Amino acid sequence: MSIGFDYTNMMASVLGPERGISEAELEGLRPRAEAIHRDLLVRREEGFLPFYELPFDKGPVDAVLTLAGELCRQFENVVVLGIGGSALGTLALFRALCPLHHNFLPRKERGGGLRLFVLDNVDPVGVSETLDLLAPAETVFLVISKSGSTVETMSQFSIALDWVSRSVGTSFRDHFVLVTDPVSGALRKLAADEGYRSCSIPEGVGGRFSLFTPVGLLPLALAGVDIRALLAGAASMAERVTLENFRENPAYLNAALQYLAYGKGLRISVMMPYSDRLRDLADWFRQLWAESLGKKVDLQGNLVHVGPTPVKALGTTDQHSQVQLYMEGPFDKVVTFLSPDDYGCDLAIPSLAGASGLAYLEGHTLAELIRCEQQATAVTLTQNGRANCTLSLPAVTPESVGALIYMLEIQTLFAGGLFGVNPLDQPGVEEGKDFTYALMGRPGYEEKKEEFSRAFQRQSRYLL
Ligand SMILES: O=P(O)(O)OC[C@H]1O[C@H](O)[C@H](O)[C@@H](O)[C@@H]1O
Repeated sequence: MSIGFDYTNMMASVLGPERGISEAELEGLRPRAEAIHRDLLVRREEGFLPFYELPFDKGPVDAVLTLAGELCRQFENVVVLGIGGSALGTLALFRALCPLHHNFLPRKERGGGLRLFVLDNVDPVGVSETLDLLAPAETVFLVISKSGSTVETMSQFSIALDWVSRSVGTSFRDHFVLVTDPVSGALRKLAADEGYRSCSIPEGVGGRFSLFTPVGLLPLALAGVDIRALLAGAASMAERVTLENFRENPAYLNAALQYLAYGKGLRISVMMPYSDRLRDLADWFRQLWAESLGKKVDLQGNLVHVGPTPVKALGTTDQHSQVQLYMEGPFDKVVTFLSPDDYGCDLAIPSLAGASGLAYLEGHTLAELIRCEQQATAVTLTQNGRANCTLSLPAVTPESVGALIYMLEIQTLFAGGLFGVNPLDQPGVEEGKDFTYALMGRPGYEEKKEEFSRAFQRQSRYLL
């Protein structure tokens, strides 16, 4: 599966030396790039980076498809209860690979797939409105949590359990599948003790790298997505993203460019799909880039406070919103366009009778228009000295998005090496959870609650 990568508009030959990247700067990274590559190889061989192997592991896929077949025979709706890495990949690929009106189509036209809903927040309005749409007897919930203890997911689970039990009685367990760590955590214990159906997230695969495990594969298979094709796409990328020469490896090269751009003050990394189907991929990538690279300390324990800030934009929509800032605001961004060569369908623009000055549109199509707008934005950004690059997919298919996701995962891992941080942890997120536990009365957090009260009293409040 070929993904195109055009990074000309990031180079010094186009942007000038201040914000553009020179050949010499790229070449200067070669020794570090080779060291990071060797380190990744060793860690992969030692089994510490199991997500590399996911596209090739047929066993879990067969198990997911068998379970999906069973559930499809029993239910009409599937609801994912999960957050962060347990939800964003599913949301992104559901949007990319199923039509917008999927949930409104008759079953046959969904390829036999279920209606899919993802609850990734604890806003009572969102949760109750979603449940109001569904009949408990026809609904299966996938409770997805690597840790098995995430407060949002566990709260949703309790509510869904109660909602289902009140309607179907003692058979309520059949309406839940727990997707969690193979050995540890509250969900795994519950699956063992109470006999819930369950799937395992392989050890060593963190949430934001888990799309190719049952975390993403099960809900997507239930919605009718061809998950074998998705994994085949990822596998087709594997050879290129493991090449030692970082100039020939698109994942390493993009990480290197982003890293060098960051060093020149371009600290905001905008992902801008020119495609409605790819729009939520930028949400998935935002978590991957932010949690993996945003760190207080480096691998040696030095205080560094490092990490590019990922931003989501959508073409053409954000040309009429954020692009003004990108063109004229601070020189602190790299824009990465995602662009399909083939949109899969097209609409001709007919003549608009009576409208003067619009005749030029007649005979063109929307695919032409969106493509022209992406190219026009790229060229204008470049003329304004703004770094940008384009990742292009032949079309939005399971194979192409599988390949893109795998590439971006390896890119993130390699970028962790360049920034000198651990891309697989998220200590800052854990820290922030403690006050929530304290406020919700979790035993052992009493001191944290007092600390919270003191800090809260210091905040000033304005009544408007
Ligand atoms: O899958 P879970 O263990 O429930 O975690 C869900 C999410 O929450 C955590 O706070 C982490 O920051 C994320 O990396 C993770 O994806």
